[in-house]
Amino acid sequence: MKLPETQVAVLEAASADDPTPVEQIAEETGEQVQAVAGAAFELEDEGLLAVTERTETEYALSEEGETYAYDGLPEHSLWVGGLSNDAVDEPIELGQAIGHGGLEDEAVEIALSNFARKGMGTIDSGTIQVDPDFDLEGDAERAILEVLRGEEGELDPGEVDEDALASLERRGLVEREESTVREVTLTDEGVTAMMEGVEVAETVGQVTPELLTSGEWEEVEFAEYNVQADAETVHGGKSHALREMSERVKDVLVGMGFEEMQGPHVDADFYINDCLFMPQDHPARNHWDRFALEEPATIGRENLPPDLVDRVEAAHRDGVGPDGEGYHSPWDEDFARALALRGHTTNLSVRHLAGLAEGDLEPPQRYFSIEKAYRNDTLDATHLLEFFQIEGWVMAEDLSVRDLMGTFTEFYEQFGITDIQFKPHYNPYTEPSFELFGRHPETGELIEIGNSGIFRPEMLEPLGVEADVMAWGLALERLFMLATGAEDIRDVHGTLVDLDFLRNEEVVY
Ligand SMILES: N[C@@H](Cc1ccccc1)C(=O)O
Repeated sequence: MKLPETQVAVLEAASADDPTPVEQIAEETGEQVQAVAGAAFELEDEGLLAVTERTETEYALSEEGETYAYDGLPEHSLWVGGLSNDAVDEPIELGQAIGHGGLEDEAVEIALSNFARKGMGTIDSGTIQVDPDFDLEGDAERAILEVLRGEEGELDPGEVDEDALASLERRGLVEREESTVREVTLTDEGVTAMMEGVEVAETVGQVTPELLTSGEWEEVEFAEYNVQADAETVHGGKSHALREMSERVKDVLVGMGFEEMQGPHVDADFYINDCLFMPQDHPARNHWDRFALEEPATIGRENLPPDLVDRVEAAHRDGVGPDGEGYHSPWDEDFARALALRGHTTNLSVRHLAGLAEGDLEPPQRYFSIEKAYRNDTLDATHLLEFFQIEGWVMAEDLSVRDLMGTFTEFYEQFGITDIQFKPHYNPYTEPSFELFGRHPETGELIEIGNSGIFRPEMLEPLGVEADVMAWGLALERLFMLATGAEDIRDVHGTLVDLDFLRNEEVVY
């Protein structure tokens, strides 16, 4: 007969005459108790083994019981203390007996009640008369405590005084513990099998079609799984940490009452710059940091709304209002029609402000976008050629710098960022303007996290907006760095990403 290894070991360790506890077999065979029990039940199914269960009761001293087992029971101490020096049958002061007996605190109470219960003498109006014939040695409670105190502290169930044991349990000196003991005995069939010879079946790691069709699977032993063994890490797909950050930002902004705006990545300079009251000779406009388009390089004249073009041109030349200044410099519509990858997402704000204004814009309004902006920067730990800008604006009557700062404080707090600083700045399209800085949690350095301000009338009037508008562009990557402690943005996106970082980065906000 072929059987799994553990079953063979159990059969060999079992006997036909004496029931053997499973624990003992485990110890002899070096198997786990669980494995031996499992094998025993399988062998029982095969009829080779009988498994019996019985409850075993064990007694042990409690902490208090242990003290009395060594120092004597309090009532015994009282009895000894109550023995008068002179005449054995004379009562003595109770206080004296307690003192002699070395009894203190709650032991006094315990001694008195048990002294009375066991009839060790009489206590009467402050005096105690011990019964000199009381047999301390013969006290069954004491005998039990002493057995349990010993090295082989096992009570022999046949010999033990049941009442005394029950009393000790009630007194909390002895604790009872019950356990189930499983024992195995070889059946006649088992004995026969052993005599005929039992072999260990080979171990199989995987079920194969052959094993199944041949029926051999019934004979073989399947290898056990070691669920604790190291396994190769499998990296499942997950959304990019920056994407998760962006989703979180969206949730926060929507929670703050903002609606999302979308718009073109490639746009006319008109929307990227001119509508923002950026002078056409502004360095950033023909600077190398702008990604111009080769084909098509411009859009047709018909693609820009003529009224808007006229109003923007007038603002550039002469400013707005009766005291308007403007730039008094030439303004060329062809220049405004040049196409480029947007260097900021403020073109979206412009388009939305202009479009909404046409539809009779009523404050308050709140809009945001989290979209890519493109700049021909020099790559370093904090700059990429493209980045995600968190653009946003609020239109309302009478906005102040306080509103702007309050909005940022509320926004960054959601990401646990409380140390933000504002630095006065200059943008052609906002007045006042502020750059925002945050402290990097790892390096402690202040890093720029955004730019903001209140749009100038020179920008808003041509768009047809009458209320105040505060606006900003924040870098998602910089927020990410502050929130996660990432030190180099190139680890996070671009061509040099650190896959390990991204795999292991749990973005917790
Ligand atoms: N466009 C600005 C951000 C900004 C938007 C709106 C108002 C003020 C500032 C930038 O890219 O830095």
